[in-house]
Amino acid sequence: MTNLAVSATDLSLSLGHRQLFHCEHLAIEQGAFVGLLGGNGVGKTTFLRMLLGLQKAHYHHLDVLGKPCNEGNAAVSYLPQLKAHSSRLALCADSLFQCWRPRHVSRKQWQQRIDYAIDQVNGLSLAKQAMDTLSGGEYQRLMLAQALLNEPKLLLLDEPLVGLDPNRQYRLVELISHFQQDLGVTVICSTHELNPFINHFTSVLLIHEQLLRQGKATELLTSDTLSELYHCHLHVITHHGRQHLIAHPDSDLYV
Ligand SMILES: Nc1ncnc2c1ncn2[C@@H]1O[C@H](COP(=O)(O)OP(=O)(O)OP(=O)(O)O)[C@@H](O)[C@H]1O
Repeated sequence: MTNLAVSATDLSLSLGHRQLFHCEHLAIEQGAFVGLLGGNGVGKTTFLRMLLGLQKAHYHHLDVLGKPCNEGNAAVSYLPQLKAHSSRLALCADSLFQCWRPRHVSRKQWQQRIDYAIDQVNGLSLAKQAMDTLSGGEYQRLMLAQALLNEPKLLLLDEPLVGLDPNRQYRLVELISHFQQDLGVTVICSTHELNPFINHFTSVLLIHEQLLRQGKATELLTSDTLSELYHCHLHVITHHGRQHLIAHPDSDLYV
């Protein structure tokens, strides 16, 4: 039995004639909280879609939760990037989630899962409100509940903090951290909002100059590595025992 949530060798991801990145060797341990980082357009969303079996890639092998990736896997959940059109849903979450009941799960069991997932995101008061009337942050919490319905072992999150105020950003990260630490869910999270996550990631995937690189958070979340990744001066500082990222965008050293 493998203890890897994702493993790959000689992996290349392209769109049309454009190569997004190559990676010799990838091994994400089960239970990890992985930050997926890189500038705009480097291929983070495409990488997550590949793990869902929605995007073709070239590889020697690519397994997700011990199964070939192209077969798909019901134990993988996905929270897509919030885009303006995502919220045009007149249904409330409670009704919407009931539409997604798998055939092998009874109505009663499914309702229990819905109640549990909504409770986990503290969304009880929102679940009967039409989705298209929710604020961005409320909508995002319920979409996170949706991602929990199938009791995932691997949770793929694409910029989950977009549109959230600072307080809700930190609260959502605590919630995701709870799924990872207490429920043992492996989390891979693409984000440009580093501060709320920087003390939680256990490992990091960096996409830079068409290479996908993996390392421990302590090794890669450094001032030098992040400055090179985003082409601007960034400083990782420690304050009251916690790390913080500070930007100096007016510097002319990285252009
Ligand atoms: N269906 C498609 N056809 C052609 N090009 C695409 C397609 N989908 C995405 N791309 C391009 O592939 C590149 C990678 O896109 P992707 O959405 O994976 O980037 P990203 O790293 O998630 O970016 P961001 O941080 O801006 O969300 C982008 O340049 C994008 O324009």
